[in-house]
Amino acid sequence: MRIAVIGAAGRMGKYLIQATAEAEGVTLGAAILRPGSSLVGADAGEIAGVGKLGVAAVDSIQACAEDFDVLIDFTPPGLTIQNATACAQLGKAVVIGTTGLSDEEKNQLNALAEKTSIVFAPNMSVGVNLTLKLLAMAAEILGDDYDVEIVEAHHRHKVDSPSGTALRMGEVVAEALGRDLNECAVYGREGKIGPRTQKEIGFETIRAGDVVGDHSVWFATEGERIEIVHKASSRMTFAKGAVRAAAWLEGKKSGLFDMQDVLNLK
Ligand SMILES: NC(=O)C1=CN([C@@H]2O[C@H](COP(=O)(O)OP(=O)(O)OC[C@H]3O[C@@H](n4cnc5c(N)ncnc54)[C@H](OP(=O)(O)O)[C@@H]3O)[C@@H](O)[C@H]2O)C=CC1
Ligand SMILES: O=C(O)C1=N[C@H](C(=O)O)C[C@H](O)C1
Repeated sequence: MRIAVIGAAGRMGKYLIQATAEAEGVTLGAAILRPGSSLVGADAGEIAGVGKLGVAAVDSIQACAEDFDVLIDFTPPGLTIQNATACAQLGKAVVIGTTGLSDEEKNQLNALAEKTSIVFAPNMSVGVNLTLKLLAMAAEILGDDYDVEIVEAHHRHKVDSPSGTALRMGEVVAEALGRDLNECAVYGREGKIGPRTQKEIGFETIRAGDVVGDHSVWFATEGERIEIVHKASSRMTFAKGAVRAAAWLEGKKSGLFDMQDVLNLK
């Protein structure tokens, strides 16, 4: 599979270029930058800080349409939808790591997945995807007597809250407990909030410094507390997962998948 990375100079973009260059069975076909970027024409490997790779960065999907089979996209939500629409028209597969999509944008991806194959996941790391399984198991065993609280911490540049991973963790726990997250989620408590209700699932957000991504899920009752914790220490773990997802899409004509499909965890 020939991979194109869009948002190539971004925090994730650079790791995605490196991970693609280092992976077996895939090649870097293209690197795409914001139109007008001063880096257009520069070597993708040099943008990523890994030395020349022989791929000159371009400023649009159309400019490299002949050079790739699957696009990896970690960009803002509105742009992600535009990119996925272009890929569906061109018959290209897409791996999407972008978080913070609205329900309407998620519906748009669902519709696009009838025309092309898409992996869409808020966290591409193996560790987080295993953690999702552990959370479902914990919630099923512990049941309603344990209060569930989800705490996430990320770097100061992150623009969405709670993180996509925290929300997915909430969805997994809510489903295992027979709840609808839309009805039981409580975000960022403040003021005279009164006692906790039994079935709420709380979310707390920390934004500080250069934290790559920490998630902690509490199951707490009278007398004990379990914490299931995942800490990412390098963005390379997300990049490797995204490249694995891109390779996994080979031969898949259409459909919306997530990392649980890629890792065979369903
Ligand atoms: N699923 C997962 O495993 C993970 C998901 N994420 C998610 O990925 C997303 C990106 O995160 P991160 O890399 O930290 O963010 P960055 O802001 O570093 O990267 C976003 C990239 O998108 C580019 N971009 C923005 N607007 C445009 C535009 N109009 N045209 C072309 N390119 C554009 C930016 O270009 P420029 O550099 O010119 O501004 C930048 O390169 C977030 O939603 C984050 O939550 C992050 C890590 C892991
Ligand atoms: O923005 C980030 O950095 C990250 N975003 C993802 C999320 O919102 O869950 C995944 C990871 O934790 C890093």
